Amino acid sequence: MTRYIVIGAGAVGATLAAQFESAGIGYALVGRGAQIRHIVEHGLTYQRPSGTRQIRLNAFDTAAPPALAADDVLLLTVKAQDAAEALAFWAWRPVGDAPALTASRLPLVTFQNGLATETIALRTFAHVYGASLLTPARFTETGRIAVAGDPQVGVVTLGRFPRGTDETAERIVGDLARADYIAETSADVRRWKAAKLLHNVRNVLDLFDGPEAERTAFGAALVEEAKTVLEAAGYSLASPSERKISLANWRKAENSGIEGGQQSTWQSFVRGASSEVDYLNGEIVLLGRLHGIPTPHNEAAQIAAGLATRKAGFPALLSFDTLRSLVDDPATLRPHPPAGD
Ligand SMILES: NC(=O)C1=CN([C@@H]2O[C@H](COP(=O)(O)OP(=O)(O)OC[C@H]3O[C@@H](n4cnc5c(N)ncnc54)[C@H](OP(=O)(O)O)[C@@H]3O)[C@@H](O)[C@H]2O)C=CC1
Ligand SMILES: CC(C)(CO)C(=O)C(=O)O
Repeated sequence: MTRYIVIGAGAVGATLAAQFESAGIGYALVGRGAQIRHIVEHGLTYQRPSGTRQIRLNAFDTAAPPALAADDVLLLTVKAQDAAEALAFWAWRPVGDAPALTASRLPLVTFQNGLATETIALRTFAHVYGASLLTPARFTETGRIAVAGDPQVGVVTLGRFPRGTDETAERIVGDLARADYIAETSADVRRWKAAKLLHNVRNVLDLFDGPEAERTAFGAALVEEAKTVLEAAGYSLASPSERKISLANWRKAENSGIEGGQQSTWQSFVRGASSEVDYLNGEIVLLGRLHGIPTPHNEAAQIAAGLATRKAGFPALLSFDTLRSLVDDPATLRPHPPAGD
């Protein structure tokens, strides 16, 4: 029987573990630091629109991980900036008693926002499945996760990377559905990940305070640049109308532990954890540089967020003026020559 090894005990990983626990699906949650120590000792405080429960989870500290078995599937739920380190930790761990079987031969599912993790994973893992995940999940307090997806936890689109689907993908999607996710396979998951990035380039705006009109205009500029470079890079973006499953009855519940403006990027800043912005807006900047397309708004957002990570704590939202002055500063942001020039 499949057992899911969930790597990372934050908003996405602890939620998966709690859902597997409730659905009777085999899993082991492997995390680090104060969060996993708390979960091991006290369980997880798990807030859903239907109520808050204290759940005991099958949890392990990365310092003493569970032994792997041939039927295991790895679910990577660390942030993109932590993926390389986590993958290196797991790739060459032995599986069962087989002399040459290592974790790198087990299926690995990458839940990260952005486009970078799958390529990093494919260097060591032979069977990489990309997952595009929509879920309003919040982790800002040790030992507590709130998930506002209602009635299901979230929406997962999953397929082999770089393309295709297979029985393993179907099996994982089936288990996710049993665990109360709306889940479907896609033979071209990169298109879903690229389309989701159009949303996630706006996550950074949760760090800034300013007039709504300014936020809307800046957000539109971030998305426009993202569309331009993704198309230049050859991505055709998936459209919601391509879904095989309906999201008509799925929503983010009100008053369920997550306010507007508290998406995953904001959560990391509030926790004082490292920032994923280099893999969201930074992905757009990278593609712009590769294809000779200026991306001043994404670059400004990346710089402002990068500077904020250097300060201790995140006591207050940043000012939009910082962003505007960075966009207008020709010394910081110069158009890049087309690739090959
Ligand atoms: N939160 C959300 O609502 C959504 C998030 N996503 C995406 O899902 C991914 C995961 O995000 P999210 O769950 O919010 O992130 P979190 O920061 O909440 O959780 C990640 C956890 O992984 C831990 N971690 C980091 N490296 C390792 C490692 N090597 N071994 C074990 N644990 C490790 C982190 O520890 P530490 O505390 O020390 O940093 C943290 O506890 C991101 O790419 C995000 O963009 C997608 C959709 C929604
Ligand atoms: C789905 C969404 C937008 C949830 O807030 C997300 O991807 C994030 O928080 O990064």
